[in-house]
Amino acid sequence: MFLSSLIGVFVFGWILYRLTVQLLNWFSIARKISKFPGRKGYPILGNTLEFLGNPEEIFNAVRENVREYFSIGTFRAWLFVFPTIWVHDPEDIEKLMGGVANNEKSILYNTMRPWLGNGLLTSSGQHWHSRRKMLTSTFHFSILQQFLNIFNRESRHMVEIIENHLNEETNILPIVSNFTLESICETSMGVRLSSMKDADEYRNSIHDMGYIVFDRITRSWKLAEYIFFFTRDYWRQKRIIDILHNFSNKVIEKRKLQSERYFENENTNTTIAKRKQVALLDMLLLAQKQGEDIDDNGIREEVDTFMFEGHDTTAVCISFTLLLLANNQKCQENIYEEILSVFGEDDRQPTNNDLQELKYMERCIKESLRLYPSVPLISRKVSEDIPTKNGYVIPKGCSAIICIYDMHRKPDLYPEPLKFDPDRFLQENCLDRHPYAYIPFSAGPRNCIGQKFAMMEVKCVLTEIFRRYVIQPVDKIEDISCSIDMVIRTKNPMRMKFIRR
Ligand code: HEM
Repeated sequence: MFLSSLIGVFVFGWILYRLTVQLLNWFSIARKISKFPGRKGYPILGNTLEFLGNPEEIFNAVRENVREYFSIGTFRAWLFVFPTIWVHDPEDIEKLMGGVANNEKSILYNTMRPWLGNGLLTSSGQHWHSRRKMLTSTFHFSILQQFLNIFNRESRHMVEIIENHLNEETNILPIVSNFTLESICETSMGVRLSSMKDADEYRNSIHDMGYIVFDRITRSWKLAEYIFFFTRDYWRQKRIIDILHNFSNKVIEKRKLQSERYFENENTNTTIAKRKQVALLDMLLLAQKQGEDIDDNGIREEVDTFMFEGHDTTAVCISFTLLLLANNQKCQENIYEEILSVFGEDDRQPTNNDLQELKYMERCIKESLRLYPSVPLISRKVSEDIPTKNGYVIPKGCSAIICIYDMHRKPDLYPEPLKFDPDRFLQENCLDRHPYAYIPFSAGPRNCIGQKFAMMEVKCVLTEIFRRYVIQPVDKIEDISCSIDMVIRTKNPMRMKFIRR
């Protein structure tokens, strides 16, 4: 009896101690971030109400906030009780992301953990480091080379769909999204989504999960797990995640059985290389077989992470590039000329060497990602005090939000920022630019592991489109209103007309 009371007192005391430490820490951060400029918030809710509304209103609210503090480079906002500093100056961003010190993701990424677990996007510390090392080899050039067949086949399939919409107003995003989802599913898991009977349920669940994640970030009281637990979305999320995990588990099990046969040979590397169609999943299974620190759960986390990071990001990049080129006929013609110079009249599918030569096209993609970076905001947990260029100190313990979209439109970094000008990315024009002034794929050690993959995929699809069609605009680019969920979007459908050359 005495012993159990003693344990009870000890446990209670320990909890009280932890709560006090956390509270004192919170007050200390609150005091420090109050020195930053920022709009006045409400008690407890902070600035949350400013970021409520439909996705277009939220997008605009963020813009208004950032513009107000453009010249300072940073400002503070309270998302419910969570302190955040928003950063849009390349020097400050470099301090944040240049090394490994702040490579832990902020509380906003907790919303993705139920689905992605401790996958590459959401993990931190040593776990992230060893996974990153392992996964970097799965994105090796020779593996990407194999994916080219898939990109080429799916690009051809996509233009067959466009053929059914010639000369009419076409909303491009759903067509492109299908293309990128098919491509990422086959390259990461080795299966054709369209051939699976539960494909629609899986596709819809990815979409629904994105909605819940975004909703939790904007209604930031739902970031607190103990509040989210009492919402309807918590239970909805549980059902969605069951569907997503069951799908990946099923595919992984099937692939594992097939792979056993390939692994029988001692020299598994050679066997993998000889395999007709390699998937990122095969590389992870091989790593597991070779004793790397990854179990079945870890493999699923990474496959889910590729599915999440690798389809919407690329789909909006392709769609915005088409929209911008529809509005810039001269650039479109330059791309066509370049395609002719590489392929002539030949309709053959691009090789990697061909893609390397499409340098003007690459500049157009880069300029499109400057104006419409697929991921307009990213975030980090700050692990050490960071002095900013303008004399403030971002305190350890708060979340930093990196405003990629707004930085890419700063006139001091990009004169006439709204003008679509691919030549900004000519080598000679990049020399004087700060290395952190252009970061559509993030930057530093935690940059996007899939950027070469993405560039290859985008170039394949643009080649197939522009060698066949001229794209005419339906809406002027200046009339397009953006909105946001997990990626940047447009308020209205992204309409354009495809005319056969
Ligand atoms: C145009 C296409 C893409 C863009 C603009 C893009 C952008 C980004 C950005 C901004 C990040 C940093 C995210 C953060 O810190 O929160 C990121 C990370 C990541 N991306 Fe991409 N991405 C693209 C395509 C892809 C593709 C195709 C894949 C996979 C095949 C991929 C896989 C990843 C992964 C796994 C991470 C996490 C890396 C880490 O934390 O170590 N991305 N991407």
